[in-house]
Amino acid sequence: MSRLYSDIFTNRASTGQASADLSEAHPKFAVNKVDFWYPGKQALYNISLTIPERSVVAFIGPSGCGKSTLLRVLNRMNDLIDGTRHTGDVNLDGKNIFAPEVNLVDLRRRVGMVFQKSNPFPKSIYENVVFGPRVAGQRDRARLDYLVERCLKQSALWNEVKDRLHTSALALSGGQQQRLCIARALATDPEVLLMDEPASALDPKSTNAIEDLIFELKKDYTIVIVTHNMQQAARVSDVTAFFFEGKLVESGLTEKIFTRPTQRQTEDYITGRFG
Ligand SMILES: Nc1ncnc2c1ncn2[C@@H]1O[C@H](COP(=O)(O)OP(=O)(O)OP(=O)(O)O)[C@@H](O)[C@H]1O
Repeated sequence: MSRLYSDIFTNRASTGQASADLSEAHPKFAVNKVDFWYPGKQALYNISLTIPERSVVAFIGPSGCGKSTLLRVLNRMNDLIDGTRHTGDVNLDGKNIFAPEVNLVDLRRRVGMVFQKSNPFPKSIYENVVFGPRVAGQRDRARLDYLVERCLKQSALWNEVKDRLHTSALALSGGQQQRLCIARALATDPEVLLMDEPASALDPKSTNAIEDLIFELKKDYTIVIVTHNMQQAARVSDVTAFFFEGKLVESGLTEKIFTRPTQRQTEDYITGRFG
């Protein structure tokens, strides 16, 4: 089994992209004994997991195992669905995100989200990037210009679009639209980026660009990515968490999970024997 992924880890080591030592890392998120229910259906069972600051954590597992649900717990997006409930705690920088005093707008500013299907607004590239800051009341043109340049550079899109900032975002390619959505998410100065299969609708070249970008972004941000692509999880993440039927089967450093998992279910999944 190790041969399937060992090339990826050898390559990461030789290009300086091996997983960071996270033993001393600050726990950005600490998920503690979380159960979660949709109306009439329990989707998560007793999940405990730490997400180290400035790392990339991959959630993997077969369809319906609860990956996206847990992702949406982290910025309370599930609150938008009627009749959901949970038990357990989720701490962000040591503070419970379910505490009554938590401001949801602020939580979602700190914990931004990028979706599977890129969803730019039918506006110009510029207006897409400044959307969040404008809603938050930012009117200073020079500040908005600065944000557009900074975020498009961070999302590795600047060179491709700098001469057409005021043209429609919908004219961009799928891969460019996804990088624009990342730029839009960065414009509100988040601390964490949640990415739900951000490259699953993209061709290999655009997927590559997103993976390189994730690697760059983790220098400044904490990233949680849901992916069905095992090789992608092995390429980009530091920590991998494997879920099955709403339970966390195993989590740990990505290289260990992919080369020496402790659970049979994990091994079966990453070697393609099920799922
Ligand atoms: N809005 C919802 N209402 C009711 N049940 C839901 C809702 N969203 C998800 N579920 C159920 O919760 C369980 C977990 O779904 P979730 O989307 O978190 O899984 P997933 O691992 O992300 O799946 P996939 O890989 O297919 O995206 C599934 O059984 C799903 O049917």
